[in-house]
This record gives sequence, C-alpha cells and structure tokens, in this order.
Amino acid sequence: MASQIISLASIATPNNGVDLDEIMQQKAEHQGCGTSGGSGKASCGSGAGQGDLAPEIWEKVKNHPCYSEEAHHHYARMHVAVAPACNIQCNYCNRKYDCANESRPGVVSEKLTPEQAAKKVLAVASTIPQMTVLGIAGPGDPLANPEKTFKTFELISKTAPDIKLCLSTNGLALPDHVDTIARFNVDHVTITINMVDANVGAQIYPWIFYKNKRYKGREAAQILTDRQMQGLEMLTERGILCKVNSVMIPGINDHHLVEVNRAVKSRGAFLHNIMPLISAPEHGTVFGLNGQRGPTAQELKALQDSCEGEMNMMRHCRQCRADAVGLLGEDRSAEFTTEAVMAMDVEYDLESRKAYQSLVEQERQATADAKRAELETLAGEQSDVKILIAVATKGSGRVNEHFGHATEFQIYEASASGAKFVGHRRVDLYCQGGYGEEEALETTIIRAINDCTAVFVAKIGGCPKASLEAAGIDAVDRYAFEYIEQSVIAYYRDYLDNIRSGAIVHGQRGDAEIRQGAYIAA
Ligand SMILES: C[S@@+](CC[C@H](N)C(=O)[O-])C[C@H]1O[C@@H](n2cnc3c(N)ncnc32)[C@H](O)[C@@H]1O
Ligand code: SF4
Ligand code: SF4
Repeated sequence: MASQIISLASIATPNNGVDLDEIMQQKAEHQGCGTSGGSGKASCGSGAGQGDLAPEIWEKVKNHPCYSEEAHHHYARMHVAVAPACNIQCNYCNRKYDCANESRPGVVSEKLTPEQAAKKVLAVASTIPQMTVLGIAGPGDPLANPEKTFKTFELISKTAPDIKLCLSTNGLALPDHVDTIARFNVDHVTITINMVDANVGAQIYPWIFYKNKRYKGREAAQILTDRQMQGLEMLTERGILCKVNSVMIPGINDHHLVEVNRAVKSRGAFLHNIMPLISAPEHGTVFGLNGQRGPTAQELKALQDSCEGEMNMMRHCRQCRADAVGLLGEDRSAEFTTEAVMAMDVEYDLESRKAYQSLVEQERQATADAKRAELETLAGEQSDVKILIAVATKGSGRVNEHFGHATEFQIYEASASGAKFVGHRRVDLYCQGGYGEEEALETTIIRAINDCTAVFVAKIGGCPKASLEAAGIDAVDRYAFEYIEQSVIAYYRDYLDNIRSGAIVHGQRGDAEIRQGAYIAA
C-alpha cells in the first residue's frame, strides 16, 4: 500500500507547517530505502472530495478547512482578534485578552487594530502558503464591533484577494449587516444558534443588549432567536454559505438541538457544527462555577449521528482560540506576535502561493485515489462490525506523528462501508494534573482513546506501547507516514480476517460497543 509522494523542492516555503519534503524524507527513512522523489498523480477531472456538490459550492468550500473535513488535513486558517466587545452574555463564555496558555474560544494573547491584523494576515499568508481562510471570531462578537471588522476585511481584500473571508456571530446584529457582508464578498458566515425556544434560551443567556436596551430572561431569548432566524434567511437568500454552531449543553439543550437542526436546515444552512460545552470552574463562567458538565464524546457523537441526514454535520471543529493560526489542531499563533509581525519584511507572492497550493491539490488527489483503491478491497463485505481507530497526525492526511508528541488524536470509525472521520480527542482536555510525567501522560491518553481498538502512530516507545496493549488498545506503527484513511481500511480488513480465522475475538480489544461511556469528556 505504498503511497504517492510529491516533491515540493522547487518551491521555497519556510515554516509552512505541512512540509511534504519532510514527510518524504521521514517515510524514506522509516522504510529504510533511499528513494526520495517521484511525482504524485495529477488531479484529474473532479476534485477529491467534491462528491455531489454543485461546482459553485465546491469552489467555495474545497479549500476551506472548516467547511470541508477533507480540506482540513491540507489547508490552514487564521483568526484575527479585532472584535473585543459583545452584545449578549452566554453562560459559558468568559473572554480573556492576554492569555497565552488556554486553548478555547474567546481567549487571545493580544487584541489587534485592523491595520495590525492586515499586516499579520500578510505575514502568515507568506509563511504558510496553504493558509486560505481569514476568520473574525471575537474574542467578542464581530458584529458588535462592525467598524473594526469591516475595516479589517477591506484592508485584506485589497492586499490578499485570494484569501476567503469568514465571520462568526451570535446573530443578534446580523440582519443589520447582511448587505455589508455581501458587499465585502464574505461568503462564509457562522451563526451560533443554541435554541429556537425562548424557555431553553433563558437558561443559556442571562441578558442581551439590543437597540440601546438590556433585555433579560425569555424576552431576551425570544428577540435573539427571531434575529438569528431572520439573519440566516437573509444570508442564504443571497447565496452566502452559512454554518451553524450549536453548543451542546447536557440537560439544557441536548435533546432540543434536533429541533434546532431542523429549523436551520429548512432555512438553508449548509453545515451544522454541534460542539461540546467546554466548562471548568477555573474559566470563571456561570456554567463552570455551577458545575454544568459538558457531554461525553459518545453523547456528542450520538447527537451528531441523529442529526446527520440531508445536512452536513461538522465533526472536526477544534473550538479554536480567537487568534488561532495554522492547520486545525495545531496552533502557531505564538510565532506571529504583533512584535514579530511588525518586524517582518513581508512580500505577498500570489504566484508562489498558487504554485504551492496546486502541489497540495496533487497530494490531496493522491490521498483520495489511494483511499478509493483500498475501499475496493471491501467490495461485497457484509460485516456489521464497527471499530474506532485513533490516529496521531500533524496534517496532510497521513499517520505522521510520534505517539509521545501528539496533542490530539483524530478518531475514525471503520466499518464495511469504509473509513469515516468522527471526531478528535484533545489530550489536554483529559489531563488532570501531572502532565509531563511519562506515566501520567500515558494514563491521560489512554483515558482519551479508551473506546478505540487501535491507535496509529508514526513511532512509539516500548513502554507506552505495553501500557496501551495492557489497556486493550493495539498500538500500530506499521502505517507510519501512510495515508490515514487507506490505512484504516487496510487495518479493518485485517481485523475482519483475524476474527474469521479465530486469531482475535471481536470485543476483546477496546471496541466501541464494549467501552461505550467508559470515558468522560472534560
Ligand atoms: C467566542 S465565540 C465568538 C463569536 C461569536 N461571539 C459567537 O458567539 O458566535 C466563537 C464560538 O465559540 C463558542 N464558545 C464560546 N465559549 C464556549 C464554551 N465554553 N464551550 C463551547 N463553545 C464555546 C461560541 O458559542 C461560538 O460558537
Ligand atoms: S456571543 Fe460569543 S463572545 Fe459573546 S458571550 Fe456568547 S460566546 Fe462569548
Ligand atoms: S472554531 Fe471550528 S469552525 Fe472555527 S476555525 Fe476553528 S475549527 Fe473552524
């Protein structure tokens, strides 16, 4: 199952995050062979992952790491923190403006002016050529800070016209700004919609500030939901792609989100992103302090599964900081402080960005081709066995991270229909002190992935491997630097063969049915 490797040697892209030449080198070393070249298959016909999307929609989502699960392995995004104020209060939100070490929505290291933000975007785009999307997601609400938000878009659309513009809003002010959003060619808008019933909303929002007046309770929630629905309809009428974020809050809106899903689907939303509540006492939020828990990974997956019909569900959201930079799941914001950016001599080279991205497309096509070929080996397979597999990766759709360096694991469900991305587990959310000591780290990771049958890694030491095996998790390094989905399918096929030969008993290892509910999300 050797995979195609593409040479990017002709394009100098320092620090671009996904260094395909490095992958090539690592793979050659791992296989103990001297080859390091070979060109990937060229993209032919429809793009990898296009499925049955209309061409104009595909054009909008194909390089967007949030709107396309497949693109998120290859393309990066960045947020600029130009919008500090907010016009509502959510019981789960506490914004921090000078915080380097927390990774959750609403925190940033520093607030930026639109001019600083525009320079930062150029600096990041020149350093990370696969950065295709600029989002404004706070730390407050972009539309509660409209001058700063639209000034930032104006500056960027002039200097970096190939970058897609996004914003994320609670929706209260949205109807007032839809025309401006359309004028700036912002073709991706996220609205956070946690309820369509004011009784539910009153438990989530203590107040809103609307037309110079503060509203509370049911009245506040009713105004908010009316404005959200109106804004969503206005955007979709204009052909602007809308993603809806919903925070799953067990006991408050978990069952209700099925109704929210129906309401937003019927108003033309493109994607629904049901995210787990992040809630800890040290965040100082109402929910953090009153002990409101977030959902388990299994509860989240069950709700996402139940909403998955005609509407796409996003399962790869990383609940990023409002100043995140890089591939989803990595954060390179510390490299781009205002001080560092202002000292950078930036040259925006559109042509070399395009050249780099066309090679990324070749790698992406090769990934899709490899998956398709492997899938054919399951043709006619009737088994109803399903297993979860955790994967250590740092991007490019490959198994290319060392077990000990992984800060998150991507989770795939393997079944007779193939490999399906179903989520990720951030190791820090499972850390309860002692992080850094090897034993504690292993325990933390095992808690995070203990419903998985196997974990795929580029490399793993003997001790952690033994600990994983003792916990019933197969530690697998034989797919090092191979494509993830192709490897998941290959493993699954061997797994079925082993069941049939009697070499293993399904359920002996950590399969999802046996371990359901065994681990609790933070
Ligand atoms: C920080 S907000 C900024 C954009 C805008 N104000 C909004 O709420 O949509 C970005 C996203 O993070 C989510 N968020 C904030 N705090 C959260 C938490 N504690 N748990 C889960 N999601 C959270 C919000 O619901 C929203 O979808
Ligand atoms: S609307 Fe967004 S920024 Fe405002 S309180 Fe809620 S989550 Fe925080
Ligand atoms: S928070 Fe989710 S939707 Fe927003 S940039 Fe991060 S991954 Fe994408």
